[in-house]
Amino acid sequence: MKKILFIGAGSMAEALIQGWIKEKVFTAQEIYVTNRSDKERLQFLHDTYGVNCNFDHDTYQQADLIILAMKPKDAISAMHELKPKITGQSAILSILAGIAINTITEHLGARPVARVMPNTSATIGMSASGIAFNDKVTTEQRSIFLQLLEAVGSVIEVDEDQLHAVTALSGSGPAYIYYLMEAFERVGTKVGLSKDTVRLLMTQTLAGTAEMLKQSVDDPDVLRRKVTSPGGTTEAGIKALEQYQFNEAIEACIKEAEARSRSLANSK
Ligand SMILES: NC(=O)C1=CN([C@@H]2O[C@H](COP(=O)(O)OP(=O)(O)OC[C@H]3O[C@@H](n4cnc5c(N)ncnc54)[C@H](OP(=O)(O)O)[C@@H]3O)[C@@H](O)[C@H]2O)C=CC1
Ligand SMILES: O=C(O)[C@@H]1CCC=N1
Repeated sequence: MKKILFIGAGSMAEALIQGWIKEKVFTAQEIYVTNRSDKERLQFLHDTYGVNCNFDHDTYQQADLIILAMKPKDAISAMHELKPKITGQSAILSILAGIAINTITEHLGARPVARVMPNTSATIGMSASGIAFNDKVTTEQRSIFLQLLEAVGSVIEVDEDQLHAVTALSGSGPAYIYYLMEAFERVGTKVGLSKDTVRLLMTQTLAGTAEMLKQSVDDPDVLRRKVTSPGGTTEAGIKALEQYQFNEAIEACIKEAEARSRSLANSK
């Protein structure tokens, strides 16, 4: 039996726990979860998924895989607390935004580390994750790490530095889409539809559009032109987006998020 230890019990830990249990990657009995102080949260995770939230120090030493899942600002103190508890050669999977692999090995010693940027859609097996490894990761461990992320969606290996861009795009990406949906719902009701109707229409539109992009050989601009009849409704809508500087807004959004990822290592 494996021992998978989560340090941090927040939204992203829950998304992975849910995804891995659902996909039968690990059983609940193989998963151990701890946090800083929120006992109710641990009780909730135990009651909901059956994972272990009460365990002794041996678990730290026996863990096959330790997952760093606290906020970046808490990472240094969490690793400081963790270091004396782990003596074995446990591998590390870090989902911390912005924190370099070198920072992790500085604090936890030289050991295999996979730095991953998943997203919350791991909950339903639909994460888009980026991953980078240090040179302590063996070929066998590398394929195990990839399998873990494939079990909860798709995964692509990138240079470690590119993880900042991955974070800005697909790590934060679900929030941008939820924000867009909030706007569709708000405006949809202003033009006469119920919120439920807007939700139904636009979730299917998002899913259909994503599937078209996956299946088609055409670039998005070609597909967009097929929707845009001259003098029609789409043209009118896109003109308004351009007028309100849609492209500039998206560029600022991704660049700001990428820059924030780079500065998170120093965040308080
Ligand atoms: N949310 C997302 O969409 C994504 C998040 N990430 C990354 O995942 C990480 C976690 O994010 P998220 O789940 O949203 O964060 P949350 O704030 O939801 O959870 C953070 C968890 O860390 C725990 N924690 C804090 N300090 C310590 C400590 N010293 N020892 C043990 N546990 C500690 C907290 O415990 P307590 O509540 O008791 O303080 C809490 O359980 C972040 O680094 C983030 O960058 C990556 C991809 C997507
Ligand atoms: O907002 C954050 O910092 C984290 C990283 C990607 C998604 N959530």
